[in-house]
Amino acid sequence: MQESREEKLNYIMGKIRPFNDFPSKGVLFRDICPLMKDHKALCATIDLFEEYVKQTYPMVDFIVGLDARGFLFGPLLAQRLGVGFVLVRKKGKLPGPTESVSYTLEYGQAEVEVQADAVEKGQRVLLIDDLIATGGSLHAACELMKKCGAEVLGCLVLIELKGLKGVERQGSTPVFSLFQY
Ligand SMILES: O=P(O)(O)OC[C@H]1O[C@H](OP(=O)(O)OP(=O)(O)O)[C@H](O)[C@@H]1O
Ligand SMILES: Nc1ncnc2[nH]cnc12
Ligand SMILES: [Mg+2]
Repeated sequence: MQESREEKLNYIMGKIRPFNDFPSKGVLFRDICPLMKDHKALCATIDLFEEYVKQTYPMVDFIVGLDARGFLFGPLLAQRLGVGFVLVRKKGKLPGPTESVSYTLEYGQAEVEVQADAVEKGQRVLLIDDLIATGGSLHAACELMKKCGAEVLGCLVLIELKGLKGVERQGSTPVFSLFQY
């Protein structure tokens, strides 16, 4: 029997495990490893993203995933949608000409990179990651895609940490999340 959206959400939620004080004191880490390990939860997760994207963005050209945990969901979703997958990587991992954007972390700087020929001007992309916290990573990746000439339709995440206001940081770019904590 086909499960409802609510049933899928409840099942997936049971596979997200909280860890206190990881990776540093005061952080409540949302661990998705049990979800990845469970075939039913993984399928349900991709089902829910697929359903949303087919209804909302049938014109999407590429799914763009963020290194590293965005790579867990992005290619599975892209395959379901019948589109390609583009990798946004942490600095220094991609060969050939690249474009990059640097951004500020709580302590220090970080940089994300994409291959310069990854997208063509005007191509429509959706970004995907496991989680949005402060929104710094997704914001930098969106800026990177715009720098390459892509049209950013929106962002997809499994988890939104509402208290950190990461969605507000994305300005007018819509962010779709399956769970909000
Ligand atoms: O909204 P933000 O404050 O930018 O935080 C969210 C990001 O932090 C984590 O990535 P991280 O780079 O820590 O680890 P990963 O390499 O395992 O994805 C998470 O996977 C998101 O990408
Ligand atoms: N609380 C959290 N849990 C899992 N991944 C994260 N990335 C940033 N904050 C996180
Ligand atoms: Mg990440």
